[in-house]
Amino acid sequence: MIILNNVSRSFIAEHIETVALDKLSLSVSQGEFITILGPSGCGKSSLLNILGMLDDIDEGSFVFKGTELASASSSTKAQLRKKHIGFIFQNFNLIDELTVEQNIALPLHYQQLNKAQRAARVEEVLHRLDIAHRRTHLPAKLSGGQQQRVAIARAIVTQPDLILADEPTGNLDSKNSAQVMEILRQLNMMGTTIIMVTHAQEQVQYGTRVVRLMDGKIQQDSPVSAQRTLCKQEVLSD
Ligand SMILES: Nc1ncnc2c1ncn2[C@@H]1O[C@H](COP(=O)(O)OP(=O)(O)OP(=O)(O)O)[C@@H](O)[C@H]1O
Repeated sequence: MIILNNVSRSFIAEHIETVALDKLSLSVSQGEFITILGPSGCGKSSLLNILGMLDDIDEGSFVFKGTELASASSSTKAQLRKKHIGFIFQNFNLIDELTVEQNIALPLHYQQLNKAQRAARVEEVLHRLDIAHRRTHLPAKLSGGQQQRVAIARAIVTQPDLILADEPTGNLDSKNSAQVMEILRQLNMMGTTIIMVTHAQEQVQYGTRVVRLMDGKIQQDSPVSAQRTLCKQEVLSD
């Protein structure tokens, strides 16, 4: 699905160059759930931004589903992004003035679906994430855990192949964090590829593979035991 080969990305600020990614190579197959760990500043967000086609590489090769992106146009990247990728952020990034269902419906405006198809998709994820009873609420009226469930609903309403999650539990308490991680695990079990950045070492157990970055390079890349021995939890209760 993804092949990064010798990818580098640097930033220059106040005449000082920072190498965020240093000749990094990484292949990701459909169906993996990769947890990316590493100390602050090691390049985790830079990597996720590149994978999400929100930023460009300086050097190397990035092939996404057979398309080389190093030389692709912005519109090609935008099309691939809208079709294949869902994003989940630490701060939820919901639009304050829109209701739960309006927030969830937003990405569908860029898809070729009619009104009835859009409504059906929104309905399906509202129920799947157990937020149907909050459909007319504004984000400010929701708890952090509920807001993140709305954000996940918005990320999956387009039925993406890949979810990129940047510290999705960074603003949640332990109960809501466990709910969100269980939702991600279930999405992965149903075939969605997930790449997640986290500071929470214990979340590695939800994934299939762990990648540890250090100074813009991969320091560790190892599978997580096939037996993901999580207890089944009541994950979607309020
Ligand atoms: N837009 C930018 N301009 C200048 N420097 C940047 C920019 N983005 C990232 N960097 C630098 O690149 C390096 C990697 O940053 P990145 O945000 O990818 O790290 P990170 O591992 O996600 O950190 P954290 O865990 O603190 O979020 C850091 O030294 C950072 O200061």
